Amino acid sequence: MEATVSQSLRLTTWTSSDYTVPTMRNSMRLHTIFEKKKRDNNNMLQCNHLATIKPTIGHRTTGLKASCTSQNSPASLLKSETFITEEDLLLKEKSEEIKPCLSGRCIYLVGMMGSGKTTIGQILSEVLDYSFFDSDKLIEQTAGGTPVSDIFKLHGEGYFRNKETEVLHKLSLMHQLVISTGGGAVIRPINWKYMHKGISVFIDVPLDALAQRITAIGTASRPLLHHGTGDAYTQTFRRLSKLWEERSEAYTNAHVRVSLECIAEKLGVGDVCSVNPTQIAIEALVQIEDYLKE
Ligand SMILES: Nc1ncnc2c1ncn2[C@@H]1O[C@H](COP(=O)(O)OP(=O)(O)OP(=O)(O)O)[C@@H](O)[C@H]1O
Ligand SMILES: O=C(O)C1=C[C@@H](O)[C@@H](O)[C@H](O)C1
Repeated sequence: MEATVSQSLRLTTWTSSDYTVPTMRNSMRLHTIFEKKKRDNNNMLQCNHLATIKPTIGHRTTGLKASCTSQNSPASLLKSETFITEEDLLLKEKSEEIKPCLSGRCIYLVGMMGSGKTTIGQILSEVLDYSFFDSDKLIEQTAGGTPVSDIFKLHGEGYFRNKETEVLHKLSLMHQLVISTGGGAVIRPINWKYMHKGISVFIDVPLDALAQRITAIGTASRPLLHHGTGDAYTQTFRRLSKLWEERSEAYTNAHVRVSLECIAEKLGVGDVCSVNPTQIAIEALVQIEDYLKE
């Protein structure tokens, strides 16, 4: 059966509305697309010319719409339709450039609660072909599936911090991992000894953006933010501010800082909420590359 590939270019600019449009929800991730291409020999999706596109942060985003159909199949059997944006390509390109320089070293993402460590970590692990771990989830596993908030309630924060250190120790003996650490992992110097076996990346998000995100999700799984009555945003903002006062210096131990304010400035968007996870992952790779060159 002969296969037909139709491709069309879609142009967008980076605006605040773009966060909801192109890469995260409506597209398969690039890795998945390439894996699918490898598997499906009939659908010879030729993207060679894409190698010539050199996207840069701050420029217009070009997306490639790729539809793979079979000539003998009705339109309803359209096999796939997806958008590969310039950001996806840049992300892939950067990850391929950096991977050999990492020599298998792990990447530790640190940052306040809700800063996007899990979201960015999953993207980075995918493009680097690393495994992804969330240290909070590992602690829950070692506690027989008890949620972090219950571990705090049952055993107290000190017990949780000991488990966190144990988990980070174990992870530090491994390679090719992206690790999303707990927001408070930075407060113990011993944890830095373990995290510095790899490359540590601080995702720096302004507190008001964090408070907005966390208020939207709720604080049920975040014991240090549990609060009673009153306006949830204000309460969350206050608690985050207090934690930030205690921890801001500890975050500067990270090898690399990825600031959403700086990315927003580079992109020429006024608001950090317009910066999407792919753009943050690209910036993380750029900063890691700079660090490795030092
Ligand atoms: N760039 C972004 N813009 C808007 N929302 C985002 C962005 N990145 C992540 N989010 C959202 O913010 C919330 C928190 O993200 P995520 O779970 O990745 O953070 P985290 O740092 O791992 O949090 P925690 O340490 O509390 O587990 C999620 O709802 C996620 O979808
Ligand atoms: O910021 C913190 O101290 C925490 C963040 C979460 O990831 C969990 O590790 C736990 O809720 C504590």
